[in-house]
Amino acid sequence: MGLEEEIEELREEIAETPYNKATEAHIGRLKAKLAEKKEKLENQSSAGGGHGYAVEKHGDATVALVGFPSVGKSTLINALTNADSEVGSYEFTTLDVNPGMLKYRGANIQILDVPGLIEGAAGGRGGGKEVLSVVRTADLVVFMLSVFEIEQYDRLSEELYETNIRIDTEPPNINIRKTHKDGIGVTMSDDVSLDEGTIKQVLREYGYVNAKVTIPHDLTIDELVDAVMDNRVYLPSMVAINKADLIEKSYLPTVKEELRARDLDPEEVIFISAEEERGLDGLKERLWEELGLIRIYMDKPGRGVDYEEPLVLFEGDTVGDACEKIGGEFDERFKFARVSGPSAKHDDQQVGKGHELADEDVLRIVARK
Ligand SMILES: Nc1nc2c(ncn2[C@@H]2O[C@H](COP(=O)(O)OP(=O)(O)OP(=O)(O)O)[C@@H](O)[C@H]2O)c(=O)[nH]1
Repeated sequence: MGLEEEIEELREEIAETPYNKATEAHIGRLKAKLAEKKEKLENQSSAGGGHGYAVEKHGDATVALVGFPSVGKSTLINALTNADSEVGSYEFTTLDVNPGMLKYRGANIQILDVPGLIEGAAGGRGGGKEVLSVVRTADLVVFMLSVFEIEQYDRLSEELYETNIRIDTEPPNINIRKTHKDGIGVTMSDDVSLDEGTIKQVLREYGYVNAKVTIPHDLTIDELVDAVMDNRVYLPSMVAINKADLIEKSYLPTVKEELRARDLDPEEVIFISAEEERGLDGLKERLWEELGLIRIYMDKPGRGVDYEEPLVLFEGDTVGDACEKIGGEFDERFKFARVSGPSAKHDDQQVGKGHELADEDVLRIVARK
């Protein structure tokens, strides 16, 4: 029996087994097996002549645009990136990725049109790795839907899930430490609903014989398998609904209904018309927010504060991260920094590398001579 048939059989068995306490450990073992076989298949199919999308990270942040063919991805990328932005030179190993650089508030935001989703990429036919390698570089996933086909969201999120991408969720916080004896020991908080037997079963399936496992919060079997596999990518997402120019106002409630049915908040999604270039300011603003970008104006010795080309970082980044991004000598010769603006207690506050920066801070780095 080939791997694909084995995967199919496991899927069927999981679907046919009713879930209850008596079957939980068995299902856990099946799911662990399935995840393992899927990974094997992916490795197999990308080993022979796989033309991985070696997407290089350019710019300050990267957005993966996922959507069905013809929802308007290319139109949007062109609309976002033509007028006031430069398109950099890219070294993609394939022409299938359609990259664009959006310039917004001094930041360079790379937008990648993710190919291959929806062509069964995740179904183990060899494209999964490539999709994953594109999305892995991203800081945010934007689902692009057509206003008449909100149900496309289901397929898209399913495909991302199948390619080991987890959307809008935190990685399970479990700790596994291999030991030399005493089998598998599980320490878990009271709210964990999985049986200890299930947890052990999943771990054994992955070859653990002796280990200490700590589980500090409740989780599902799938989340447990994710944690053990340790190759999942966790990303935030947002939804853009295109072709809004095509609907009458009276159709809007239907769209909202469709969104709510998928647990999507109609107030949170962005309606746009890529073709007519409408709603794009709102979209850019939301990209900025969802990415959590901040602008740092560098005060350069002898040249004053540069408000034109800010250093763009992520929320939570520190002076140390700023040094690292600027690179080179600053990092090594760092003495202290002076910060003015939202994160500072007072103007020119003296801070170290651990100081957390905020949007529109002015930063001067004092380096050793
Ligand atoms: N009415 C309307 N048509 C649009 C809009 N955006 C895109 N289109 C049209 O939809 C068609 C598909 O647009 P593309 O940008 O090529 O779509 P795509 O998602 O890049 O498609 P693939 O390259 O097949 O993945 C084109 O005919 C566009 O002119 C929009 O906002 N409103």
